[in-house]
Amino acid sequence: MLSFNNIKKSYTTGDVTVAALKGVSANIRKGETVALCGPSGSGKSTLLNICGLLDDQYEGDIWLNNSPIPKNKNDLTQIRREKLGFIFQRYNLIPVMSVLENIEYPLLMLDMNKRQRMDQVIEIAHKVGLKDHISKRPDQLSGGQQQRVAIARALVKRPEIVIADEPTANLDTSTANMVIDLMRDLGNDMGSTFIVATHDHRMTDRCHRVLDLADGMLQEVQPQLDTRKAS
Ligand SMILES: Nc1ncnc2c1ncn2[C@@H]1O[C@H](COP(=O)(O)OP(=O)(O)OP(=O)(O)O)[C@@H](O)[C@H]1O
Repeated sequence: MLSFNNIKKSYTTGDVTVAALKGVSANIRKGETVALCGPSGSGKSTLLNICGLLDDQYEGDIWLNNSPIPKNKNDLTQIRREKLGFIFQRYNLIPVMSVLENIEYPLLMLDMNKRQRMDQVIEIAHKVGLKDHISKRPDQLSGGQQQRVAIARALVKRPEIVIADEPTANLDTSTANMVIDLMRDLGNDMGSTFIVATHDHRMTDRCHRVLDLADGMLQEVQPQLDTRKAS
């Protein structure tokens, strides 16, 4: 579904060049939840930005549903709007908008009328357990509720791929577990593929696959849960 092949990316500052990705490849199947792990500076954000079509300055190719992803900004923006959703560590909700308006926001860029937008907003608000909170502002919600709004906002357009950057880093354990289960259930339900940069074992334990980045190179490791089951 999403394949990336021999991706390389360097950053140059003055005379110093850092090779952030040194040729990474993977095939990610539809509906998989994939954790992207690795120590600080190993290249997670760099790879997430490339997979999220936020960066077109790299070597190698990306394929989505067997079609090559073009490397020009207009095409990338279009594909991103239609097919990708994003979840961030700090939720990134718009403080002056209600829950309903925050969730609706990505749909405003698509060709949909108000009625169609509201149908999808209400459906996803219901699925994430927020239908009684849709008129509230983000600052009237707990951290876990705010992350659920962010998940609803990422999923409302039924994206093929959801890119998440440390989505549980600010949450306590029980809220984090709830958020992880919600992401996984919604992913299964809607067939969305999740690529999640995380240091959080609560998250990697629940993912289908774990890809580990070290010094710009990628290797697949067994999820902790499978290892425990096997032992
Ligand atoms: N804009 C930039 N300019 C120069 N170097 C950069 C830039 N962005 C990242 N780097 C370097 O590229 C390497 C990979 O960085 P990246 O942010 O992708 O790592 P990361 O695994 O996401 O780290 P963290 O977990 O700390 O966010 C690091 O050595 C970093 O210093």
